Amino acid sequence: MAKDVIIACDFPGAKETFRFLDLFTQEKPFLKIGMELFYAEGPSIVKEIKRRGHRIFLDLKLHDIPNTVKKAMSVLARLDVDMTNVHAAGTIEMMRAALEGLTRPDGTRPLLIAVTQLTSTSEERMQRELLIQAPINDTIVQYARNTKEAGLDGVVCSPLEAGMVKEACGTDFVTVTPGVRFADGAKGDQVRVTTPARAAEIGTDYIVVGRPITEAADPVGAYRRCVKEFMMQ
Ligand SMILES: O=C(O)c1cc(=O)[nH]c(=O)n1[C@@H]1O[C@H](COP(=O)(O)O)[C@@H](O)[C@H]1O
Repeated sequence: MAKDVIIACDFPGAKETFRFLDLFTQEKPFLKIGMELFYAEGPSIVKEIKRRGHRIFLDLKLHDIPNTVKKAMSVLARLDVDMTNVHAAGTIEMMRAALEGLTRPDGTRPLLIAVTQLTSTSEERMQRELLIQAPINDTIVQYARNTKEAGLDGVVCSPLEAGMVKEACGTDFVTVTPGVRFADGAKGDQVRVTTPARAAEIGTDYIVVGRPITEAADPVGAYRRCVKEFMMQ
């Protein structure tokens, strides 16, 4: 399984994105395009970033009735990204529909992963606001099992949960993990966080890092620090 750092390109538009990407003269980082950038620029931003030679995780977190998700995924399949996602809370039936929609006529498709519990969700809020009374880790493992049963490739969770997900679903089951902060960094709206080095020790496949890189005074230096901490473990 590939192990890599994915930069979350949470920018308002193409101009800011390319100003950021132009800083990287030596590396071609794996990039995540999320809702903000995709809603601002549409499919053209995916094509342009792909043309520059980056691998792309298109993070649109689909969550709707199975038929709608299937049709939307068949449109996203044409963008030829490397990875995309849905919410596991949409149920096994919805995830199966997503997989069907994403699979091209020749049988190929991007990696498809499912968000378990957002890394900004605390156990306390989940129980009090969403009335889910189970411990949050049990819900993450259950969502991961559902994701596997639906035939997807893996899940999004915090690196803190990657070990238990692998134990439940196997080492080949991919874990893509945001909620990463340097030991001396601000958490912001994230709740379930850890450092790149600890994420590597726990055994996650990919870490997703946004603001600690994009808002750093030296973004390339911050990216290299992440790669060093995560890949050198
Ligand atoms: O699916 C995601 O990528 C995602 C899931 C999740 O549970 N938590 C989470 O933070 N993300 C995304 O990962 C990125 C994290 O960014 P930073 O908090 O700036 O490092 C954001 O683009 C989020 O949309």
